[in-house]
Amino acid sequence: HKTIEGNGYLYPQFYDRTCPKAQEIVKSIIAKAVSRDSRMAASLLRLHFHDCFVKGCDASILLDNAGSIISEKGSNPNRNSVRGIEVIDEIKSALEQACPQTVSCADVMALAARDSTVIAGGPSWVVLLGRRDARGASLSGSNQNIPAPNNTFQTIFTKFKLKGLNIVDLVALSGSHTIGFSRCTSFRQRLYNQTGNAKPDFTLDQSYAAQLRTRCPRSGGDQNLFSLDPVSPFKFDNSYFRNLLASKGLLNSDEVLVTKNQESLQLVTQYAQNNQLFFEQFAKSMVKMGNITPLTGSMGEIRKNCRKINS
Ligand code: HEM
Ligand SMILES: [Ca+2]
Ligand SMILES: [Ca+2]
Repeated sequence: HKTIEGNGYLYPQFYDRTCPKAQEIVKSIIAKAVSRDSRMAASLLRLHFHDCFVKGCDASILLDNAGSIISEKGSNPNRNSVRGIEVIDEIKSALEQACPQTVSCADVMALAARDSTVIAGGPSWVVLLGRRDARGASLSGSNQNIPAPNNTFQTIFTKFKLKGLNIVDLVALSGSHTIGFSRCTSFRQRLYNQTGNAKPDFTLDQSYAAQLRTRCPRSGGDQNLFSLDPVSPFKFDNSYFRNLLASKGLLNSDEVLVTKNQESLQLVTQYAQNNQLFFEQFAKSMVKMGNITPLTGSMGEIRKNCRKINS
């Protein structure tokens, strides 16, 4: 049974014979996409995370509404927020030209996350391959399993543990917020009414908070964008961790890493001091995240179009 269903293992050489140019194709389209839109690296990194936390890294996030499928794109974490799907489409169509029905959409996202990190100046790692694509999506899983920015430290940590990830992974992977942007709506509560008593979050640097309020008012401006790391929003570095120690983490979920748990505070401090240590751990944790319950062997399928299941 196991051999028919696949042994569950991914390996780097999976496409070496069947699509030797696969990695080259992905990399060149990512380079083009990021040169058009420098935020794209961040958006593609996040896409892989939002896929892997829902039913595993199986490209469930890419499916559009159709028949009995209710797209994950409409979930709270994804709606008006998830980006980069057109780039995955562009890569997939180039791959279909080169090697029809060979490279899964789930693997494309894993490669895109790595290449995006590298292009932004972050670490590289060897991407394990051989994931297959789901024949369904889970809107409820997307709403429940992906941590929300106003979740408590415990809730966020529990959501990571449910995916087999530990506190080291949580802190290192949160370092992704060294690039990319957040909408006002994702952190407004901190600026005006943190605990329901009409007071701001006093663990947020008050001059930074005042600056944020100018473009993130009490009401309106929901979609206004703010860099998660204002020091170097397009550079993948450890500046995110230094911001946290200066009480300048943008999201509540960033801030709790330094205020609610000793072990995570210690990790933040280490990564703030040692970029190399952060890079090495980030790479390891990305491989671990990419290994969340993949479909392998004859499970699932290789989609022709990442937005829909094969008919
Ligand atoms: C620890 C729990 C996490 C929470 C609560 C969280 C939450 C968020 C939120 C609220 C945003 C802004 C979305 C918006 O307003 O449109 C965001 C952006 C982002 N997140 Fe996270 N995140 C977490 C972990 C991660 C992880 C593990 C990764 C990647 C491995 C990641 C990568 C990103 C990136 C790169 C962006 C910027 C995306 C862009 O500019 O398009 N996040 N995150
Ligand atoms: Ca998924
Ligand atoms: Ca940065």
